[in-house]
Amino acid sequence: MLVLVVNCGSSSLKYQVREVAAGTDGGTVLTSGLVENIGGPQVRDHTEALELLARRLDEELGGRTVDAAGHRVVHGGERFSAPVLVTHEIVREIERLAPLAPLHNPAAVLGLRAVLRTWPHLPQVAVFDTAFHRSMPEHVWRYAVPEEFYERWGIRRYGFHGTSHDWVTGRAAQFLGVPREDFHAVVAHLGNGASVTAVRGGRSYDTSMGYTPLAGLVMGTRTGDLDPSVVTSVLRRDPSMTPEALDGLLNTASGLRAIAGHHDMRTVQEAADRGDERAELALEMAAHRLAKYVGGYHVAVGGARALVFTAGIGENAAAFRARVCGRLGALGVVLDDDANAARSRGTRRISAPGSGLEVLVVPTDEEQAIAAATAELVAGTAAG
Ligand SMILES: Nc1ncnc2c1ncn2[C@@H]1O[C@H](COP(=O)(O)OP(=O)(O)O)[C@@H](O)[C@H]1O
Ligand SMILES: CC(=O)OP(=O)(O)O
Ligand SMILES: [Mg+2]
Repeated sequence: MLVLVVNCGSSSLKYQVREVAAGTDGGTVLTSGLVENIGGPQVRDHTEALELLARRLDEELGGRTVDAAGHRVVHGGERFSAPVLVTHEIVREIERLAPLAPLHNPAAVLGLRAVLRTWPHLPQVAVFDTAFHRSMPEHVWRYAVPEEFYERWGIRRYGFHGTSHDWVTGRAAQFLGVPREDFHAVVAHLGNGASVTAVRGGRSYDTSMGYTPLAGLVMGTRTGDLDPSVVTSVLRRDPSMTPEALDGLLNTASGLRAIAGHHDMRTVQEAADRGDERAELALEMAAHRLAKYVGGYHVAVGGARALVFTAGIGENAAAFRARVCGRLGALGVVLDDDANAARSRGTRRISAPGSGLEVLVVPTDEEQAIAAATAELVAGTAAG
């Protein structure tokens, strides 16, 4: 089966076409690509990115057509705890959840609708970032707020990047030769959006994002954790400020961008290397926040075997990994500086022998995980 995987991130659209047999783990890649810097001068929005993608596929597949499409959908709310076949009703439901993931669900909806328009009979599957975190216990997913917040509005912690955290957990356990159900770890997915997950017995026990992907770590353009009084205080002080405008500021004008003036880790690191004090401050803030989470989650899982870095920053930004690990001396973490700096790809260990936690880099592959889930659901539906 040929599966087109569409991953609409906040600033990028990754796609792959994979040849997958049902029951296998995602098959092999026939073609893949990336549309970067969406929102920039070249590609204005996700609709334009998808038009570009359709043209590329015509050329790259040489006349072959895809059998199914699998989409990354960030917020599945309380309703979706596993992949689903997409209908117009499902798209509307994902759209209804858009306020909870304003950078993501609207992009996914554009992707789903564009595919429905281009290939109306193609089975489509939505795979949710929130699904992996459904294993969090209630004392972890609850907020200590009046009960009606949850009962009326579904306000609780959901967690995101689940497809990636799940995939990376499996790979890391395999790499270390630990049965997944015995594997305790802290997994840091550091991309434009970033989150860290406490993995206990191979499952998500806690994670840094919450009701929306705004919580937790200092990200490219998002605040991460914030005293909620900041929000009420700004709304009170500035009568022209609307909830929507403030939401926009916290999601797109904060994080590294607010402190360093740039949201992209490469640019921020280069500026810090040139002695830019704001860039240095931004990196210190991001590293401090992450190190605090690692310490907390090490305790939460009853002692982690490994700290795992993944996604754009986690896989590539050696200097940032070193900055974080340098703060973990209390956990006995010791990096192997050469292994950390090596420009290798693939799953690798970057801690020194005897380090308190083994530190790994595991490339994420959300596309492969989505392709596997899509093929399984579509084949199962055809058979049943
Ligand atoms: N070689 C590199 N060194 C440092 N940071 C990098 C490198 N390559 C990519 N990144 C960073 O990874 C981030 C994007 O990660 P990615 O996982 O692709 O994000 P998303 O999927 O959220 O769009 C950016 O901050 C980018 O600067
Ligand atoms: C949930 C989330 O933050 O996703 P991304 O990293 O793609 O922005
Ligand atoms: Mg991503």
